[in-house]
Amino acid sequence: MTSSASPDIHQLLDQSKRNTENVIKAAPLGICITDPHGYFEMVNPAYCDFYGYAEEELLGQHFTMLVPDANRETLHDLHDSFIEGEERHELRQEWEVIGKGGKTHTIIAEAARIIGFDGQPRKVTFIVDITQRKRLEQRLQKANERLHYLAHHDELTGLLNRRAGLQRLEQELSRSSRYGSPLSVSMFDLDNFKAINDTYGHGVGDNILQEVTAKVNETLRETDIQIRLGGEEFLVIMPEVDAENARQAMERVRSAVAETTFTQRALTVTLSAGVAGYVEASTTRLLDHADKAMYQAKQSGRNRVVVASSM
Ligand SMILES: Nc1nc2c(ncn2[C@@H]2O[C@H](COP(=O)(O)OP(=O)(O)OP(=O)(O)O)[C@@H](O)[C@H]2O)c(=O)[nH]1
Repeated sequence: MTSSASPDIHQLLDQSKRNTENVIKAAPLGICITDPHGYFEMVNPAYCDFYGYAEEELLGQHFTMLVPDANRETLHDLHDSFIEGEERHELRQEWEVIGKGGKTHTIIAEAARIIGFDGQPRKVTFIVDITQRKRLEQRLQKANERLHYLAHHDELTGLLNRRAGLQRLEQELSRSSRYGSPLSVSMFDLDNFKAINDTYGHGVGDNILQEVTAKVNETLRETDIQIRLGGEEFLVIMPEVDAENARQAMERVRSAVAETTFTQRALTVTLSAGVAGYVEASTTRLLDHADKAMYQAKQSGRNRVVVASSM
């Protein structure tokens, strides 16, 4: 090995510099350098492509031109404090940004502080586009929320379904027994609903179920909870309400429903309700009492409210 055979160190340094430049140009992630005041000093092709601007449209501009109005001040301040600070790296963060033409994207940005040719600090920012991933995440989140909703609600009426409703009753019962506060439930069922379905069809029956649900909710208190147990059978949980007041509330519900006409056909429908006040911490017993009272309401002519304790 002779020194004359190896390339000159200056040549090597020059090659290394050019290689570095080429690597930055070829990098699949967007890279930019901003001066101490936040103006673009370098943008690589991936950065330009991502935002849809030509290099000359970005150089000399303030980086906040790519930031939505709402975040502009925050990011401006972050840039300044990073430049002035001691940290050499800025942690990865997710941001909303705006490309040419106003298109918004989500990026992950990570930054490093370097010292420029003039001895002043510069910020190098590396960005990765995660717009697609973000959209997918949002879609998944929506789908999960929908699944969660469907698992707990009845689709036709939007009420809590049987399973979620009974869980809620358990919670309300244990709260009642802990604080010794009253609690009542009412089970109600629409009268002769089969005849409505048979005469007007299932679709009309469905509409009536929806409209009756709305009427009942409108008549009850905000704190009362209406549940669809199944078919045309419902349950109302009335926290902090004793049996007599629950009877009065259900009497109001009964008459409101009986006096209303439903659907465009102006149909009438009545309900029979059983009311039971909380006696002991057992969901089954409470429901059993309310069910028996409802049965009695049906037996004694329908369109009425019967209280279990009065049986
Ligand atoms: N449209 C519609 N009908 C339903 C739904 N769920 C249950 N039903 C109907 O509700 C009717 C209930 O009938 P029954 O149990 O015989 O009671 P009923 O005719 O209301 O008579 P009583 O309860 O004794 O007053 C049946 O025709 C069911 O098909 C539903 O989601 N939509």
